[in-house]
Amino acid sequence: MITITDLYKRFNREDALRGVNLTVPEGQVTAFLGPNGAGKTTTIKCAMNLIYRDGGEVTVMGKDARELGKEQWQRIGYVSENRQLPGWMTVPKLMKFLRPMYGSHWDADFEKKMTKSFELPLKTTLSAMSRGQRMKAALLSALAYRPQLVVLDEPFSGLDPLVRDEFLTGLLELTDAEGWTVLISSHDIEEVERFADRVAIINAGRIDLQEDVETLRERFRSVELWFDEEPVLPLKGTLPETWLNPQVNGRTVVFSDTNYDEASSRAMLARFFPDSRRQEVRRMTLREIFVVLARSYRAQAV
Ligand SMILES: Nc1ncnc2c1ncn2[C@@H]1O[C@H](COP(=O)(O)OP(=O)(O)OP(=O)(O)O)[C@@H](O)[C@H]1O
Repeated sequence: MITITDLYKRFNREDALRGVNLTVPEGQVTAFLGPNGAGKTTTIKCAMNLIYRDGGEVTVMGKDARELGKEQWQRIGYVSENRQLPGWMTVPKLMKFLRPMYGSHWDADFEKKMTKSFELPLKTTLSAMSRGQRMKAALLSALAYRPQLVVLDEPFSGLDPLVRDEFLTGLLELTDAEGWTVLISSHDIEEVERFADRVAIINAGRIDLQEDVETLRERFRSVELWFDEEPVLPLKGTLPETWLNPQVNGRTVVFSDTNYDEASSRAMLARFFPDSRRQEVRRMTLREIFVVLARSYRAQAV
């Protein structure tokens, strides 16, 4: 539903995006993750045609992002933390204002249901609402017309844990029922992990990986090895490149295997650490995988 090829974006002669290649497949939820300043918002803004791009191709719903028109916008729900809402309006006024723009796409029942479950005040103007309430109003205004493509840039900021949970559960039900395509950038990885089919990780303006969450979790393992005496790590560069952040902690060695395969990984452990008396290999959460990758990005940048 979104295809981005070799996307470049420069701000003040600094490259923010340096050849982004990203695919958001139809009917799937893609989590867009990356450290602060990696380029998530910039990529999304290029896809939503909110800023000019300096190079590359961006196709959204089969159209060049620069040519998105009313027909596409009626089917795209975009929410970002900084999206401006008319502060003088109340939620019912905002809904009344937006409804005609979406014609038959607008789902009044759905709008009512969401307004109720978000517990949005009906008489307060948007400018007098809390950040979380404004975020909920923004979500409401982007989802009430049941868009086919939902693009959420940090949608959870300002939402309390209960509302996040309700919002996610609602989104989950909807994506299951409607087959929506969702691109969601967030630092709340535990939340996103609950419903993401795919994950794309961006670092320093380039996509580092994009794959199914399950495939990613299948190939990452946290490895801990115990020794009778404090071990010495083999020289840098001699361990497999797929073992990230190897460290000695007292009498243990810990690292993350990014390409785990039961038989070959066990054989490599025996080869590099023949003295280890105990080995623990466990699956990692998406959050743990992200932290390990982010740490290695930081180490590479030094
Ligand atoms: N309007 C702008 N002017 C100058 N530089 C910008 C502008 N917008 C973004 N940048 C720079 O582009 C880079 C990517 O920023 P971007 O906001 O896309 O990152 P992000 O991954 O969304 O980060 P975060 O997780 O912190 O929101 C950063 O170095 C940022 O400073």
